[in-house]
Amino acid sequence: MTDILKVAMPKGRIYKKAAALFREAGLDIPLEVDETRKLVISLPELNMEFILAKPVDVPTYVEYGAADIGIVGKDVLLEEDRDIYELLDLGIARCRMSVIGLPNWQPGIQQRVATKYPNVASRYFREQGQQVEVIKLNGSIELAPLIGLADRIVDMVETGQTLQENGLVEMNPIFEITSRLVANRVSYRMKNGQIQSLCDRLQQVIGGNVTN
Ligand SMILES: Nc1ncnc2c1ncn2[C@@H]1O[C@H](COP(=O)(O)OP(=O)(O)OP(=O)(O)O)[C@@H](O)[C@H]1O
Ligand SMILES: O=P(O)(O)OC[C@H]1O[C@H](OP(=O)(O)OP(=O)(O)O)[C@H](O)[C@@H]1O
Repeated sequence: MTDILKVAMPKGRIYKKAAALFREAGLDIPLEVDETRKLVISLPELNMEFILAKPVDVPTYVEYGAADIGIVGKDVLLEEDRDIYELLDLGIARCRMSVIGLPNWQPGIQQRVATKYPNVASRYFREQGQQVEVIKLNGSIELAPLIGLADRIVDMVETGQTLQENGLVEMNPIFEITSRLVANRVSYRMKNGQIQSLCDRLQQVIGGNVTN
């Protein structure tokens, strides 16, 4: 009898895409969880337990071993810098992290950048040799340049609709984002058979499934 494999799943926009992938790989997990307040889904027939976490917290659960593996956006991994293994690019929830501003933006003496990703933004501007003050926000980032909190923002662009509706322009794409399968370092050794077999099944599905 093998141990239960605990999987941290991000609630919200990634969940459904990740669940669809698991189902294609033959693991019959629920496709929708929006209706439920239940945070742990046990699937004894698969020897698995799914934990529904806030996306940004997934690496924390995995690093501490509360979950053996998890699914999380590359944006969160780059921001959080946790001591975990990145096993697989799942190719889902594709978007990009970009520098965004008003169309008439000119570099001023004091430059401010608002973002949900202060570590990523600070690193990027340091590498560019630009001195900026980074301001952390938790959502509606596009508001910042519109109302004069910041000159520019670093945020996610997917369809471009948010930028368009707020009269903003994408100035510099920084990197492409997709969701990744990550693992706790100890679990990866202790539950290697289970994790590897899941990776193989997912790999077979994403082999022929490149878009989100
Ligand atoms: N348009 C998008 N905007 C932001 N993130 C996106 C987008 N498309 C895909 N993603 C990916 O989805 C992940 C989760 O998105 P987000 O942080 O907005 O959480 P959420 O699904 O809205 O849930 P919550 O608001 O509870 O944190 C991001 O970390 C990113 O990898
Ligand atoms: O290019 P688009 O398709 O318009 O997607 C990009 C938008 O989606 C995200 O916001 P989210 O919906 O997570 O809301 P938030 O403002 O709470 O971060 C992101 O922060 C952008 O604002």
